[in-house]
Amino acid sequence: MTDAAISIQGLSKTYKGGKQALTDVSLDVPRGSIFGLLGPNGAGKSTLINILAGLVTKSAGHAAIWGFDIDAHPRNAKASIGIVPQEVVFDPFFTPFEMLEIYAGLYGVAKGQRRTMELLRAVHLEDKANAYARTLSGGMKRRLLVAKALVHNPPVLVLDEPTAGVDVELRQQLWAYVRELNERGTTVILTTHYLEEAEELCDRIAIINHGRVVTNQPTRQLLQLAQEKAVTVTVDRDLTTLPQAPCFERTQIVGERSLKITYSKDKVNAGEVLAALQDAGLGIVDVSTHEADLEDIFLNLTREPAV
Ligand SMILES: Nc1ncnc2c1ncn2[C@@H]1O[C@H](COP(=O)(O)OP(=O)(O)OP(=O)(O)O)[C@@H](O)[C@H]1O
Repeated sequence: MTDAAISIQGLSKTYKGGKQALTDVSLDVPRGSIFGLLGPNGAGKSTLINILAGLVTKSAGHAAIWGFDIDAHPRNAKASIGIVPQEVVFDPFFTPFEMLEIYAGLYGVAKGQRRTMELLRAVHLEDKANAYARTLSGGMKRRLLVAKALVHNPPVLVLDEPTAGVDVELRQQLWAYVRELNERGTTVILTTHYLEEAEELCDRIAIINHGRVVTNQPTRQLLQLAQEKAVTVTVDRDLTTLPQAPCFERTQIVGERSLKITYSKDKVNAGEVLAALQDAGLGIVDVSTHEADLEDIFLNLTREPAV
């Protein structure tokens, strides 16, 4: 038994019809963290979240939420997680107040323990408590979904693509609230396509692609990969072998007379890389440099074709 907020081991899912959406996924979400689950469209993020939510049945593997195995203790597992879904769907004739009360009731939260007004205040909807849901703006509806996911005070909150179609101001408000919740002890899992978003908020990032985990590491460590810089050099002769030097991290022939050399910008600079090339006997005709950013790392890690 781990003390992770969420512990997933060997999780696989094959849908009816044969689509394998997850293959042998194992990962732990540390308690108290803001954990980013990243991946391109169709990577398997929603499948993973839906298995945790009890909406999709897994084909193999184990998962536990707050220490409760989802098979052995499904009620406790469900009570430990709140999910803010991608889709905004509401009954338009309920007010935000009524909606939160109904959900609290469904989760078995006793009347005296409900925090309906507190939650509405937290998501800046107290003045809309008694308005029909259909009169709320898109942003307000999204904030109401966050409140709805929190009615049973779960230790783990999952935000599934929370900022799709959300404007900058609302996004900042949402993030401020997510940070506040996290500081008060809630573990947060955020699924997104956007590295920038994950980079800003998450202390750890896992990337999945074609249903497999391709990386899972602290954000700081992942960002270090962005320390890589590349220089593309055109030289004065045809290249038959790759030149070597200790300061080259990787070398790749990209044309008859051009080479791409990747180096770590915290160890050497472009001048030293070019000097090493000249030492190897190559005359330099042209040079261009390229800075790797997180988007490149993401592409590199997710470029593997499906198997
Ligand atoms: N009910 C289903 N039946 C069959 N295949 C499905 C079903 N749900 C999802 N899939 C397939 O499983 C794969 C993973 O889908 P999933 O929705 O988990 O990806 P995702 O990472 O959440 O994508 P997105 O970011 O677009 O929401 C996709 O190829 C998808 O088409």
